[in-house]
Amino acid sequence: MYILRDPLPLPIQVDMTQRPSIIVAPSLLAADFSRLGEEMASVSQAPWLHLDVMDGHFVPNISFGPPVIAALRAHSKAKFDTHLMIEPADPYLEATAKAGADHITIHIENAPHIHRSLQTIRALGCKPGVAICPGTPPEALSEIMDMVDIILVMTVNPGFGGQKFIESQLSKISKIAGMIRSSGRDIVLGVDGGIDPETAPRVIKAGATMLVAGSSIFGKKDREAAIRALEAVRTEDTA
Ligand SMILES: O=C(CO)[C@H](O)[C@H](O)COP(=O)(O)O
Repeated sequence: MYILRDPLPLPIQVDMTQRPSIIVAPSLLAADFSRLGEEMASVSQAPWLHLDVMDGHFVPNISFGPPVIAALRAHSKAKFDTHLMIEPADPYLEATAKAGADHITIHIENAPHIHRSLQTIRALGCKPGVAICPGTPPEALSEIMDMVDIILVMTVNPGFGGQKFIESQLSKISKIAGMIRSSGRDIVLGVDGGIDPETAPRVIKAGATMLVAGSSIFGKKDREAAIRALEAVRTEDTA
């Protein structure tokens, strides 16, 4: 026989009018590569650091890979939010995890066995994420909603920093936010590309909860202020 010693916990009251706090992830792609350590330190207040791995094949640019991530790992407390824009990605999942990634995001467009790839990422001890390019419909995500912790909507065509935000992605963000609500899962909805204090209120209003920002942070002298400005975005400013 069980004796109930403590009162039953009351259901947690969630204020649905309050928006979730916004995670800002500075993208190191926009940093000065000749001073990566100092550049990373200049954004140390941000909880996540976005690391773009590019191969010159899946995307038309080459950036850095696991050796650079490993070199940076000991100098930052931020969650390393790794975005693999490489094809194939599977052979590099283990090296990316071992280099110190906390999250590994792969692309839905180049993962023929994405179910297995996401399982592998979780088995490696990382949070699995999926990125979706501007030309891919949101429905492509429907079969993996139970497997991902992060969805990253590309609001530019991946490959380069400093591009113009693609407006048509706003409705996709809203649709994916709805899919996340229906899933009942705690999935971070990130946006990546052309995010600045002008576009941020609109993506947040559409449902984004994480902002990857390169140029609008590293392009500023005062990075702390640039991060604060994004964190403090008010969606009413979109009216
Ligand atoms: O993934 C990326 C490009 O493929 C970058 O993270 C993204 O473009 C951020 O740069 P910016 O804020 O300058 O647009």
